[in-house]
Amino acid sequence: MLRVLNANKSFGGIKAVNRFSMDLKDSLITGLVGPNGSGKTTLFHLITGFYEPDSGEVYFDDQPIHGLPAHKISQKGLVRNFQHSRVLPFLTVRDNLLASCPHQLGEKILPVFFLPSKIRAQEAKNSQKADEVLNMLKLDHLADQPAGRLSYGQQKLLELGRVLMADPRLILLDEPTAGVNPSLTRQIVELIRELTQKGVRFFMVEHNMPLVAELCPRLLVMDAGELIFDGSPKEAMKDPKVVEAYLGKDPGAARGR
Ligand SMILES: Nc1ncnc2c1ncn2[C@@H]1O[C@H](COP(=O)(O)OP(=O)(O)OP(=O)(O)O)[C@@H](O)[C@H]1O
Repeated sequence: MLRVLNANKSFGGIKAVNRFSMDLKDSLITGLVGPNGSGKTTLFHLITGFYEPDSGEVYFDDQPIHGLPAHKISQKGLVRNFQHSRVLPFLTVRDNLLASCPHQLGEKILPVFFLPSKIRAQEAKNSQKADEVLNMLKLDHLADQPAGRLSYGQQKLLELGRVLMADPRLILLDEPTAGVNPSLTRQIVELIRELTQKGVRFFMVEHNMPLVAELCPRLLVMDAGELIFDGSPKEAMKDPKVVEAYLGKDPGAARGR
């Protein structure tokens, strides 16, 4: 589904992503972990068109997407959230969802005059979709509240809802449960599982290892911009390269500190 071939991205002398290749194939939920600064967010930026790779290729459903702008990539069904929530605090929860709908005819001048019935039909469809997403998020009762009044965890949930409005097939999630309380974390986990049943695939950065072990049958580990491990979370815990990336060359000494 998503393939990255020998991708590179440097900032000055820092190789943030270094000769990185991976193939998600049809994995339902793939985790991505690595120490701070190992290049996870930069890789997400490269895949979703927020950065152009210095070199290398990215394919989604066998179509090249490297070099495409972010909105073109999301139109193909590859959509992401952000590490820090980007909900629009003064808009209501429902309007946050509606504002995320792609290709809104009503935003253009000519269709407003010449295609009013088409615009009405599209608005009705978007509104129905927003209702479905509100229901999935269990945020129906807060639909008319300004998003800024939601708790941090609810805002992260709404952020995921905004992603869902684009009818994604693959979602890149950057720390979806960071800073979220345990019961909302459970809700996000259940939502991710429910969405996989509907055919949505996930590639997610998550620092909470027990959660990664629970959710992700497959785990990729990055260190210094490179892919150093691809396998199950259980195997990762025992892999010498992974242990070294997290604890340094002398894990015994590091544990003792
Ligand atoms: N826009 C930028 N300009 C300069 N350096 C950058 C930029 N973005 C990232 N870097 C550097 O690239 C490296 C990889 O950063 P990145 O944010 O991708 O890592 P990360 O694994 O997502 O880290 P974290 O887990 O802390 O979010 C780091 O050394 C970082 O300082």
